[in-house]
Amino acid sequence: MNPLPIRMVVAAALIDRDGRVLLAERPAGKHLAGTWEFPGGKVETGETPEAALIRELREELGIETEASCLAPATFASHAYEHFHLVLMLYVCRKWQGTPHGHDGQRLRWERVNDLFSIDMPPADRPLIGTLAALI
Ligand SMILES: Nc1nc2c([nH]c(=O)n2[C@@H]2O[C@H](COP(=O)(O)OP(=O)(O)OP(=O)(O)O)[C@@H](O)[C@H]2O)c(=O)[nH]1
Repeated sequence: MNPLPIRMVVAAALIDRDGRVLLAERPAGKHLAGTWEFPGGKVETGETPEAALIRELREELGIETEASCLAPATFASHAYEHFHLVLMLYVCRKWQGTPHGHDGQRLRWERVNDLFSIDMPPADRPLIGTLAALI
């Protein structure tokens, strides 16, 4: 039996009109602080992944989207020291509003091929190749 608690997380690769992807910096004091992640967060009990992602994008970035704009892209299954992460990554090209880091986190738009050289969480690295092939 796997001894680690499972953490279900949803995240979005938001793609702008120039084909760039939005990354958010993980805040100081948090797990993997300073790395650049796809915006998202934990799925709460009883919540669908899509509802969780819509909620997280609203809370974190102040943007609105809907389930029909979230295309499942790929996922990661990664053992961190204290939990096992299942990270579901969606591609989203359509939303309302301009993303702002609502908790003060820095944001950056990057070309997908440049993600390989950015300090992202270890679980994310295997996702980049698949994402690059999709967009
Ligand atoms: N949103 C997001 N989280 C990721 C990515 N990659 C990755 O390993 N994670 C991990 O997935 C977890 C996301 O949970 P979270 O954002 O809700 O939780 P948190 O650590 O910020 O803190 P919290 O427990 O205070 O809410 C974190 O442990 C984070 O390190 C990613 O690309 N996006």
